[in-house]
Amino acid sequence: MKLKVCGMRSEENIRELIAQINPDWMGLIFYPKSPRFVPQNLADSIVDLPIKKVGVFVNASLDEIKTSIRDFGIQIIQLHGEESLEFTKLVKEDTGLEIFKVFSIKDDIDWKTLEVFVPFVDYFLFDTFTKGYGGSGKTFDWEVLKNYPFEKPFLLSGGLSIENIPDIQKLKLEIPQLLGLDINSKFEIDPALKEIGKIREFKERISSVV
Ligand SMILES: O=C(O)c1ccccc1N[C@@H]1O[C@H](COP(=O)(O)O)[C@@H](O)[C@H]1O
Repeated sequence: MKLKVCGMRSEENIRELIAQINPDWMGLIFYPKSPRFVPQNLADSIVDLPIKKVGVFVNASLDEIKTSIRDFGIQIIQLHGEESLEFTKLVKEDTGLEIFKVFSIKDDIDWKTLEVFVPFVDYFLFDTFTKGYGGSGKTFDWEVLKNYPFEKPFLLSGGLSIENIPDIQKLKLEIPQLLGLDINSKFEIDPALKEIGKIREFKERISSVV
């Protein structure tokens, strides 16, 4: 199971994460209203850190996305807002980077809405619906994923914590397309400051069951 640790911005904290956990991806939030927002002046301290960086964008423009790619060394783009199919296609074609397209779940999922995105995204990512777009610390009802109809792999997100591990294990058995977990606010000391020991425990326990 792949692991993404999202919402970081301290160079020291990221270095600690790389040295002790080395997750598959580390997410930087480029949504100005988020408490985990990474301002432009931190680019130099983060750009050369040896980890695959995911840029998380909420309805940003292509120019804004490209500026962050250049300045922060972003390798994967996470579209976490209401980005249209046309915009997603444009970002994929223009940047050539991997795309995580997020769908925030309220009650149900209309799979037809997602189907058209399949050729242009590398992973779907399911998060809990919240007015702030992400980082709510709340899980959604995973029952809606049980008729996931695509081969396209997806990441699970939204309030994931150590307590969820038994349920994640059950979900993975039912839906093999679940290929990664995206963790964030349940592993924080302060917004954007991660508790590395807790992440290590999560990684060790999840690796022993899936
Ligand atoms: O974390 C944020 O502040 C944020 C803001 C805007 C868009 C996305 C954001 N984070 C993403 O939300 C998921 C879920 O976070 P949580 O576990 O519920 O706290 C997170 O993994 C980020 O990808």
